[in-house]
Amino acid sequence: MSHPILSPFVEIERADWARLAPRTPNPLTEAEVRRLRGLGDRLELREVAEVYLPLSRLVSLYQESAARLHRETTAFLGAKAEPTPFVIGVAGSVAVGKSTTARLLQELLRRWEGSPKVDLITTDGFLHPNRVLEERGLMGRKGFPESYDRRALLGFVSRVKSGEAEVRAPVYSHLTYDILPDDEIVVRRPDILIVEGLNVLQPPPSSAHLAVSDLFDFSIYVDARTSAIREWYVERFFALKAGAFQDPLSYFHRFADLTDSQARAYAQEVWDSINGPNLVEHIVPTRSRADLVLRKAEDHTIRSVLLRKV
Ligand SMILES: Nc1ncnc2c1ncn2[C@@H]1O[C@H](COP(=O)(O)OP(=O)(O)O)[C@@H](O)[C@H]1O
Ligand SMILES: CC(C)(COP(=O)(O)O)[C@@H](O)C(=O)NCCC(=O)O
Repeated sequence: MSHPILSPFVEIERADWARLAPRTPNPLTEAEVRRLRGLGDRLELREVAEVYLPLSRLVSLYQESAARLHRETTAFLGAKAEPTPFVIGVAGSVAVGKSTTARLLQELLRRWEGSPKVDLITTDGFLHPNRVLEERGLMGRKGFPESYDRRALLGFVSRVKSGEAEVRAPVYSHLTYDILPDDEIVVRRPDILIVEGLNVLQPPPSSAHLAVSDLFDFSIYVDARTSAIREWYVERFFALKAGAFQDPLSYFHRFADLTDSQARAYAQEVWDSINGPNLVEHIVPTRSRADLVLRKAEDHTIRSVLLRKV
């Protein structure tokens, strides 16, 4: 007799999750929510109150518990407790809305007791520069695990986690479609570090190696049906065509004047040859490694929350 594989998660429907909303007033204004909302996302104040406030409360519970365990363990060992940053991973497909989730979480966590310092980095800064991707024949594989300098990303997060005073990360530009050679982000001993990117939940290449996910204290996977994400990607391409691509400095400026049907065909082609295969082959298989999954409906709202059984 075959046994069904047990899910590692309990699924909490949206209405039940919303009931967990702490009785604190929504700390964000309409204007702040608009600023945090990514292109194509339809984030509303109600979504913040019903989904993200309980989420940020849950994350801060995990953080308090990790800090307590750290303090008690170091006291047990007779060592001096140096607080270490709590590291949160946010994973999911291109165009699923990871950056909105990560920015919102950053703002909400900053507003919890003690006003923790919350920094956010995106893993696109650790993509190899186009020059290297071209040399390796990887320009059509941007976002696949091999397109990143995974060792540098792991080194960065390890150094932040070990409490280094200043740790620097490279910066990627969607405008130039490349790493900015003269730019960097400096992270200075945050209480919480959010690491957002497609591949942050990848397992290590072998059991002898570490992956960045080994350093996460909590991880979130933003999920939706692949067909819905493909449509969101195409819609966003249209919004970018009317906006960012109009800038003559944009790498995509040449697409600014495509007709609607040419633009749709081009966006679908990029999805079907790069982002779709990456989602199916590399990103979806990491979903079960997350501590929490936010499952979105076709209209971008969160339909349910899956929480790892503790
Ligand atoms: N070609 C582009 N030009 C300008 N901005 C872009 C471009 N592609 C994506 N972006 C922006 O980059 C951010 C990250 O996008 P993405 O990696 O697809 O993650 P997600 O949609 O899950 O946040 C989004 O805010 C998106 O609007
Ligand atoms: C820059 C990205 C790889 C995302 O990187 P992330 O920050 O998630 O590591 C992605 O948004 C991207 O540009 N993919 C290339 C294919 C495309 O243009 O959609």
